[in-house]
Amino acid sequence: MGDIVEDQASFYSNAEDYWKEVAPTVDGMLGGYGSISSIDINGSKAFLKKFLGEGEGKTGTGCALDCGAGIGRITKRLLLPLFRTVDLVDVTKEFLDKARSYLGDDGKRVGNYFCCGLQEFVPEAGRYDVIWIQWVIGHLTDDHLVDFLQRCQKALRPNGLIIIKDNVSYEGVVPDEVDSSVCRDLDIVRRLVGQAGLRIVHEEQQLNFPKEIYQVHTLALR
Ligand SMILES: C[S@@+](CC[C@H](N)C(=O)[O-])C[C@H]1O[C@@H](n2cnc3c(N)ncnc32)[C@H](O)[C@@H]1O
Repeated sequence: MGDIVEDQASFYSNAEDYWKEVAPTVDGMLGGYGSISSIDINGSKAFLKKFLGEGEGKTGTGCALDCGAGIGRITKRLLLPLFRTVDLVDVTKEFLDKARSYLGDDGKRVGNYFCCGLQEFVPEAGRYDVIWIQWVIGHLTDDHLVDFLQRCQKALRPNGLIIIKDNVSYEGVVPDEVDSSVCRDLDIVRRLVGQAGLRIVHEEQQLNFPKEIYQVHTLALR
């Protein structure tokens, strides 16, 4: 990531410019792979349900945060059905504007729409049962990712969980010049999570995605 850190300002501004031009649709959120959204959501639901509930050590269902939420694809089909309140944060204002209509009636249970880059965002301490971070960590530098994860940890309620679901490369850091992001391998992601002082409590690979795309892994952290 050396070169990127040297030109951090354009790493972020190029990404912002890229996303501003993307259609505020499910297909836009998924780079043309809108058709995999249901498989993704169903996999996430099964993953998350392992942790939610009433008993000792279970994660509560009061409030979730959707990070890099876009138009709220995940909020609509995964988080609002499971949590009483959901907050969204994204750097692209146009997507959050779209979310207000896209989420429909259940959108009334959205607490906050935060228009902010995750590199600057400070989630409220002790507010969230689950912080969901999907397909966005590649837009943060290593240092910013570690710092953000540390702020997320402070923002958890007791038994809360941070979930990272993202593409992983076969080896090393693969830059994407088009959307100004990087794809890291799983060992690098695990190392950054460790640097943030977080423990991986569960990890799975998302199955049944098209063969030509990156492998997608889900990590539960606390
Ligand atoms: C691939 S889309 C994924 C959207 C959503 N997580 C989903 O899975 O449907 C990436 C999202 O990250 C947002 N994004 C890009 N850079 C960001 C940053 N630095 N901080 C917050 N959001 C960012 C984009 O605006 C876009 O909505």
